[in-house]
Amino acid sequence: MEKLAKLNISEEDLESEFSHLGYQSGFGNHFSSEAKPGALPVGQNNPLKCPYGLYAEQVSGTAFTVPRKLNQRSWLYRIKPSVTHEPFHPRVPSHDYLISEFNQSSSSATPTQLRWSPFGIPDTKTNFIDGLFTICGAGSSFLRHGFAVHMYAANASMEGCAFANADGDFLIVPQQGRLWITTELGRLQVSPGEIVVLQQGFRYSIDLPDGPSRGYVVEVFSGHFQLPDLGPIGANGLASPPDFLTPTAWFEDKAYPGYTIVHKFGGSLFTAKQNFSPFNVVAWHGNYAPYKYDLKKFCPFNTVLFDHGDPSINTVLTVPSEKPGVAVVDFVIFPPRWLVAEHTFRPPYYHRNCMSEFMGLIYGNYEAKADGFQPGGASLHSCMTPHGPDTTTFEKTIAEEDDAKPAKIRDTMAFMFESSLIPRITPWVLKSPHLDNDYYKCWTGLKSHFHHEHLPENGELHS
Ligand SMILES: O=C(O)Cc1cc(O)ccc1O
Ligand SMILES: [Fe+2]
Repeated sequence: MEKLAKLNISEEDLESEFSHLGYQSGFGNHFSSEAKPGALPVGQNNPLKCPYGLYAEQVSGTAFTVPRKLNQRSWLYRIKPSVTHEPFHPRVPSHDYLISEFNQSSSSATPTQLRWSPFGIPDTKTNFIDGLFTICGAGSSFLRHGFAVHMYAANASMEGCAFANADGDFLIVPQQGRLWITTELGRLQVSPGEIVVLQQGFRYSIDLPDGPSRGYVVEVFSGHFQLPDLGPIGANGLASPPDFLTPTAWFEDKAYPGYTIVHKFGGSLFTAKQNFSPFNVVAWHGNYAPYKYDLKKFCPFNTVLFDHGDPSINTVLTVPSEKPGVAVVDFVIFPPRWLVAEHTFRPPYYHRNCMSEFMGLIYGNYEAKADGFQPGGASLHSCMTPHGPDTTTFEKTIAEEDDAKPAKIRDTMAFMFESSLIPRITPWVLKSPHLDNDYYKCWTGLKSHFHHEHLPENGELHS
């Protein structure tokens, strides 16, 4: 509120502004946006003098020379360039719960099935940056390969500071509380049920209008998110490009003594002071820009006759590796949908996967876990670690009729960050009181249903 008073903005005005923001629609488009007419130079990026006396600045999200179809960069026209700041210094206090290099000294590996109950939201004033903590990950931001899974639990807006991440892109999945995000390229409101991608390098400040807030973050060091290929599905389905929303230019021309840029670099935080708001971009154009997406807009495809399909059918976004079809990270959801398969055990099958699966739950219940997996909680099933439906889910499912009627999974949104890299886990989440030490017991009750006579079971009745 102190901050709002300083800005001369009432809470109602801000609520109304963030709820009625205009966006540009599309995925990977070449966008352009002007907060003042004619602020974009015509016919060139870098004129001797830019319109309105602005500075031109390019933000490159890919190497200059990557193939054109992968090239991502934007041109920003701003009141002062982002270099106008004092030197970077290691941040005091340092942040001890963030990791961007996963090795034997920072983290450990275990094949054990892991599950956490929802992490508590602190009582003391904690903003998005301070509320972030790493859960697991693989690789190294220095080597530009790998990923990290973080969560945040916070209750306060970032005041007088902006965050920038040199290590990778953040895909944020809010679970509780909206995010009001002011970025250099404009503003976004992101509510639970939506996701936002804030790419490497951009500066942004996050306000928490609802107070106590929690969510999940996957950070990718290796590249940027893409829409998955649709293969035999055809040209339409899953996440549709027009549903991705990118902000329009918004700026404030404001002296701001002591404004702090908090820069994450190699997993450590550095700060640099400047005397003006970094949100001074009057116009921009390019295809490197933050975006949000409402998961309810996802158009799921699914089994219409028999057997449970692999979860890859629900991939929203993917960061491919160099191996064809193998992702550094897939972002997969388990949205509401009809289950109609006949002669089929409809929940997820029991399995072991060469990919590693981190899961979270935004709201509702997850179809494979009748008990224990709560909104705001998390689970990790690493490479080849067996897992699947808990005992309650299994028993309930096989008690159903063979030709179970169509049933709808409603009011739920679970998701998975799935990686071909094997995550190492941070010491604080292994020691956390939220770690469910009894997780394995959800399966130990599975009993043998084996019988020695050959009865015509429904697996043989399929027609
Ligand atoms: O383990 C999980 O719950 C995720 C998952 C869901 C599914 O429907 C099939 C495979 C899978 O790994
Ligand atoms: Fe799984």
